[in-house]
Amino acid sequence: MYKQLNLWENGETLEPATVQSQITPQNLILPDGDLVIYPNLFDTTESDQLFYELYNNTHWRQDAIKLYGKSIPLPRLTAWYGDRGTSYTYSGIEMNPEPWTSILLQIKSKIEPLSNVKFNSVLLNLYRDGKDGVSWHSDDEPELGNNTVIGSVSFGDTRRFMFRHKSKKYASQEVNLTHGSFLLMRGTTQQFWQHQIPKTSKPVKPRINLTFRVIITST
Ligand SMILES: O=C(O)CCC(=O)C(=O)O
Ligand SMILES: [Fe+2]
Repeated sequence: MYKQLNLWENGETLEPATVQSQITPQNLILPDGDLVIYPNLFDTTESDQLFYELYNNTHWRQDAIKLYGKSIPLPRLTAWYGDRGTSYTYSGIEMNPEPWTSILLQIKSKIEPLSNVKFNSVLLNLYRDGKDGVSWHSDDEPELGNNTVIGSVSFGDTRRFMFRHKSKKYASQEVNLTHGSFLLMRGTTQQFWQHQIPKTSKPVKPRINLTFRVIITST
């Protein structure tokens, strides 16, 4: 039902040729959306190292949502880091960020020049195997404001990232998010589109995803 993306066009870059393959963006032409992907922003060696560090040193937590009075564990582990004062309510769970670590700041500094924003928080997800996933949603919580920018970095096994337009059903698409990839979602993407990482019965190894966000703070 979902076709693999084939609508990429190469973007332009001003970087030296040596690093060009890593930072050449592929823009996705989508109605009412603005998605850009850098398939290999982090090379394999760097990605292996970052995966290992994040897997072992993140304060992963098992959160649960309340549904009809029952507590249901999320099918993934999560963690929240960021500037002080950027608390965030996610699926009814209030998250208070832990302070930035050097590794998170290292990743953040690599994606910020490509994103044209300063991110002040990051939500990490650990998909332990194919039974973990995230169901259809938009990242449109009020703390993010309109036209929010979300910078999504992936390490570990490849998973399918699917997105569907809220009313233009024919426009559904999907892309594989690979080890070391960077996906930038901006403009009206969250207003008009939903996304998910489906569970899979295929054997998959763990995957870590980091969604860097700009939380609007009152101070
Ligand atoms: O794991 C991913 O690529 C997506 C995660 C996500 O959509 C979220 O945390 O809001
Ligand atoms: Fe999301």
